[in-house]
Amino acid sequence: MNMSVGIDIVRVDRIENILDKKRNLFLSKIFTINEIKYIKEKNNSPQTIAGLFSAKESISKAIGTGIGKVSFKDIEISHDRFGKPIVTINEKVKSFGISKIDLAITHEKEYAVSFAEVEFNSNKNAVNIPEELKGLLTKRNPDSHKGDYGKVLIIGGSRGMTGSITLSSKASMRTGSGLVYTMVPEYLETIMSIKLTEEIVKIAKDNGKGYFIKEALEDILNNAKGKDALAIGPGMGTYKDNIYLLGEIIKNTNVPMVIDADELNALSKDIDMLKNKKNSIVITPHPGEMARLLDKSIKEIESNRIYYAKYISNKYDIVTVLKGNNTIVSYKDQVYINNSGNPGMAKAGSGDVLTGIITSLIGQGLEPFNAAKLAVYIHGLAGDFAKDKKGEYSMVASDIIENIGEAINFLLTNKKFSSKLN
Ligand SMILES: NC(=O)C1=CN([C@@H]2O[C@H](COP(=O)(O)OP(=O)(O)OC[C@H]3O[C@@H](n4cnc5c(N)ncnc54)[C@H](OP(=O)(O)O)[C@@H]3O)[C@@H](O)[C@H]2O)[C@@H](O)CC1
Ligand SMILES: Nc1ncnc2c1ncn2[C@@H]1O[C@H](COP(=O)(O)OP(=O)(O)O)[C@@H](O)[C@H]1O
Ligand SMILES: [Mg+2]
Repeated sequence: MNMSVGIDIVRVDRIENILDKKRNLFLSKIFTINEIKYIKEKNNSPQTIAGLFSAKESISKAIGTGIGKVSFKDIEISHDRFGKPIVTINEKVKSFGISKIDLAITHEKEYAVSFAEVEFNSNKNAVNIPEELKGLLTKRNPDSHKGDYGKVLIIGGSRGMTGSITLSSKASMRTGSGLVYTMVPEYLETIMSIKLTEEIVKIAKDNGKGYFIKEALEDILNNAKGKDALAIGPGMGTYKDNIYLLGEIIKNTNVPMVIDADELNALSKDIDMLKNKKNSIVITPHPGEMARLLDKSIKEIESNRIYYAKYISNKYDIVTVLKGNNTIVSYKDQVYINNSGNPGMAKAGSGDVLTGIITSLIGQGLEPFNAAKLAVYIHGLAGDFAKDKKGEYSMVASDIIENIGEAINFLLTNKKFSSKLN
C-alpha cells in the first residue's frame, strides 16, 4: 500500500484579518455550501474556519500537489456524529489514484493545526471505474439481432466538413448501435457513400448548395420517424436555416436528441425553442459554445463550470455535457465530473466522436443522463487507451474511435485487450 502524509498550521488571527476584509468572498472561494452551513452552526468561530482551511492545505500536501492542481472546493470536510472529520473528494481528485483519506484537526485560541494521511491505490496507473457507472452496460444477449441495439440518425455535414459527421457516425457504430443512418445535404451523397461503409447514407434536399436548407425539413422529419435517438449539428456550418430547422425538429419529433456543434450555435440565437421539446435533449457544448448559449465570456463559464452546467439543465430540463478537462454532466441537481481523458484529445474531431457515443447509448435504451455520463467516461477512457498506443501529440479523433471497443471491454470485464495475451 502506498501512503503519504501532510501537515499544516494556520494562525487564527490571519484568518480573522481576511474575514474582516472580505468575509463572503473568502468563504465562497474556499468552502462548499455544506461546509459554510457547518461554520454557521459553529457560530462562525474563526478557529473552526482556520481548522477547515488548514485541513484542505494538509490534504493537498498529502496528495502531493498542494493547492493548485487540486482546488479548495474539490475537497469537502464533514463530520460524523462524534465530530470526527470525514473527507469527501470529487472524481477529479480521485483520479490521482486515491483510495482513502484520514484527517485530524485541532486548535487552540491562536492556532489551528491539521494532519492528513492519504492512501493511494497500489497501482497508480490503475483505471478506477466510477461506482455509479458500473453495471450500466451489460453483455449482449447471444440471441439478439441488430434491431435490438437501436436505430440512430446522425444529421450534419456541409461542403468542406464531411469529417465531423463521419466521426460521429463511426463512433455510434463502434459503441454498439445496430443501425446507423447518416443524413447529409444531397450534394455530399457520393463522398459520404465512399467514406462510410457500415453506416447507411440518407440525403436531404439542398438545391445543390452543399448545406442544409429549410426545404430539408421534410426529409429530416421523415427519416427521424421510428429512430431511437438522433444527433444533429456536427459540421453543419453556420447557415441561417439551421435555426429554423432546429426549432421545427424540436417541435415536431419525439425522438430523444443530442444537439452539438453548429446546432448549438443555432440554439444560442433562440434558446427558448427548447421549451417545445417532446422528449429528452442532451446538449454537448465546449466552453466556447456554452459561452455563446448563455451570452457569457468563456472565462466566466470556465470559472463556474458546475454552476452554469446546472443552471442550463435546470432551466430547460435537459442533460448538459460541458466539455473540457473534467467534463461535467448535469441533469436537474445531479452532477457527474468525469475523470478519464487526456490533453491528447484537445484536437479537431474529438467532440464529434463523443456525440456519436452518447447517441448510440441512448439508442440502445439508456436513460439520457446515464447515457451521457457513461459516454463521457468511455470517450475519455478510449482516449487514454489511444494515448497509450500513439501518444498525446500524435493521437487523433479516429484513434479514439478505434479504442472505444477496448474501453467498453474494460467496463465489462475490468481487463485491457492486451492483458488477454499475458
Ligand atoms: N473534420 C471536420 O469536419 C471537423 C469539423 N468540425 C466542425 O467545425 C465546426 C466549428 O466547430 P468548432 O468547435 O471548431 O468551432 P467553434 O464553435 O467556433 O468553437 C471555437 C470557439 O470556441 C472556443 N473553444 C473551443 N473549445 C474550447 C475550450 N475547450 N475551452 C475554451 N474555449 C474553447 C474557441 O476559443 P479560442 O480558439 O479562441 O481559444 C473558439 O472561440 C462545427 O461544425 C464542427 O462540428 C469540428 O468538429 C472539427 C472537425
Ligand atoms: N485537455 C483535455 N483533457 C481531456 N479531454 C479533453 C481535453 N481537451 C478536449 N477534450 C475533449 O475533447 C472533446 C473536444 O470537443 P470539441 O471541442 O467539440 O471538438 P470538435 O468539435 O473538434 O470535435 C471534448 O469531449 C473534450 O472534453
Ligand atoms: Mg465540437
